[in-house]
Amino acid sequence: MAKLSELLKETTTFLKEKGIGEVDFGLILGSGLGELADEVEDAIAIPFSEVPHFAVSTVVGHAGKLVYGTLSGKKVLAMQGRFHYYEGHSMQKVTYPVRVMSALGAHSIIVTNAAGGVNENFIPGNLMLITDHINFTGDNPLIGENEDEMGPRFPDMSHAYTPEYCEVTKKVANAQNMSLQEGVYMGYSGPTYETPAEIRMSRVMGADAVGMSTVSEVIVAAHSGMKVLGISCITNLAAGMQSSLNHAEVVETTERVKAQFKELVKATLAEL
Ligand SMILES: O=P(O)(O)O[C@@H]1C[C@H](O)[C@@H](CO)O1
Ligand code: HPA
Repeated sequence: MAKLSELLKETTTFLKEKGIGEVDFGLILGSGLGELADEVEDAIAIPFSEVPHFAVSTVVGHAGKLVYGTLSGKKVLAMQGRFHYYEGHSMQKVTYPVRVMSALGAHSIIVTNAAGGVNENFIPGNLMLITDHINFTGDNPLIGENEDEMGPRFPDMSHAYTPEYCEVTKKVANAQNMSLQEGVYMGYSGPTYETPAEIRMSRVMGADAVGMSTVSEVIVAAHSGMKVLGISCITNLAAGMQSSLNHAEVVETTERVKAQFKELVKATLAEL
């Protein structure tokens, strides 16, 4: 099997030929949240399907494009949509874009997602600053041989969600009179939504929100030495807390709060 560093060389050479230069921040835009990439200035957009060694995104609300350019004065490489483990991709494939962002020079990523609210104080439409996560997917993208030039064998996850970035985001939300919840994101594999019993367990375990992405991306970001800001859009109450769950509601809620979400990310990015 080809080494990760060799695959990355092919991908970054392709992207540089397309005009992609230095990157400061990688952005991963979750279900229904991809519109932020439409605000990138001097944009170069490339469908995932054209990028060597990228998977293809199959989920409604995920446009499946890489967008490079300037946002809030920073050079960004945004993923309009992401890959999920439940689509049948390996964790390594799901997180490959984070490796690419790092290889292009990104020192930080901003990850966003749609998530179900477990915390009883949350309501659909809330934005939640992710302060920590629980990897409940049953897998880990770092399983396998460690390429030491990519990062350490045993990465420290004590401060995976960069505390200074959390502070800046809270200050920005406050200055804009925007309500911002905070809490722990618990990542399941999906694609089933959780059962009510799993949600009761998640609450006891310390989760404030549940979702089907993000944890593997953040593990690879930590492995690569990147700083991380994570924001969830609470699109629904978790299983057992409302009558039923569906993806149409998830996308509808992101539609309703996208203006506020975009404002928070742009204003925070300007301060990072
Ligand atoms: O990509 P994210 O985590 O934003 O999307 C969530 C998880 C599933 O893909 C989908 C379920 O409705 O939304
Ligand atoms: N569970 C898992 N993933 C989700 C949810 C949920 O309730 N809502 C949006 N993504």
